[in-house]
Amino acid sequence: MSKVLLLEELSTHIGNFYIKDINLYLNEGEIIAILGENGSGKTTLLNTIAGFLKVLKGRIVLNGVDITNREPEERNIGYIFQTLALFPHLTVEQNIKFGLRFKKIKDPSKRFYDLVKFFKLENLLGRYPKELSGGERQKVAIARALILDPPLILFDEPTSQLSPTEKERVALEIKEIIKTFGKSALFVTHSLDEASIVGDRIAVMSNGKILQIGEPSDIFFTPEHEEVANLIGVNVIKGRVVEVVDTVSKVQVQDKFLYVTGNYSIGDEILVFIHPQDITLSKELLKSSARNQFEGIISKIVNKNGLVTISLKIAENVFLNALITKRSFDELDIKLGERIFLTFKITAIHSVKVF
Ligand SMILES: Nc1ncnc2c1ncn2[C@@H]1O[C@H](COP(=O)(O)OP(=O)(O)OP(=O)(O)O)[C@@H](O)[C@H]1O
Repeated sequence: MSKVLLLEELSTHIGNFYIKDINLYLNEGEIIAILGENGSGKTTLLNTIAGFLKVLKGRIVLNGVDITNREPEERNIGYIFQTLALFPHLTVEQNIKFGLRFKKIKDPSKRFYDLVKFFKLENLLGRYPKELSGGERQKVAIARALILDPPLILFDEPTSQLSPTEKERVALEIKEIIKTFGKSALFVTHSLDEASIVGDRIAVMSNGKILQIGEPSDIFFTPEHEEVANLIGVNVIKGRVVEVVDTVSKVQVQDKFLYVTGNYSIGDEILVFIHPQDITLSKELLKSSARNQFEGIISKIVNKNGLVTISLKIAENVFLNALITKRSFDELDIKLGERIFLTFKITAIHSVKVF
């Protein structure tokens, strides 16, 4: 598969914030969602690829050509800004055609009318941005990028100003547009839901670094870093291997022990990841083959969408979240401050060694 974009050891800075040694490839036709908390460097990374920031080290290669030191207008990269950045004094038609002043493309009129038809903008061509709805403005911004036929489009949180129900619909629409027009894209978001909907792969960013890249299910089921687990709502606890029998390791977490599978040695420090929905709660100790059972004190209860997240303190400063349905919660009849047993299977745990 040919690679549209290649980032090699890419490093840059804005003020005293640094992007460090980013390595990433984007296949033709692929969308990578860049997921990270506020301030993790997502926009800075897009700005560097677009050419608005100088590169300190490393290379940016677009379709086999090194564009690291090219001016932004010489890169042929589409950029949909968070604010959309339409020109307020230009009509929809003038906005869409704006880039044609700087770049020659084949048959611009046909391209313009094909895009107008695709985005159903026929009746809006004479309007100004302030006379459009948010969704219409977004279509104009995407059409303005697409008219120049860039192989790569960068989206910076394009749904951030929409309502939660609109977000999902628009994210799906953007995915469809990218695939229909045969483009490749980087799509910045801080929502895991959105990243999983749009991204063929997800790159998780934290503090100027890409921590992990993988298909959405890889990120979700096999996180490799504490920050990734925190971002996707997976429990993570740190412990030390104190005993190994075949592939089962006994891990000490303060005065508690749990069992994980994996190739570990005594003394290894490991991170243990447990999905909240894999934890079973019970008032009695279960006679279960699952080897991980703890007693916990209920420290927080949060209701959301018919599901209840229950935070349980299992040791000093060690908390695990369990996720159960509201119905199960009512049946359990539990309250803040009470003690409860939590159980999870060895097979439900993912773990990695800390280096
Ligand atoms: N012009 C600037 N001068 C100095 N520091 C800046 C500038 N722009 C951004 N930063 C800093 O760089 C860091 C990364 O910002 P960036 O906008 O890339 O994050 P982000 O992941 O896109 O965040 P968000 O999700 O909030 O948009 C932040 O700490 C920010 O304060």
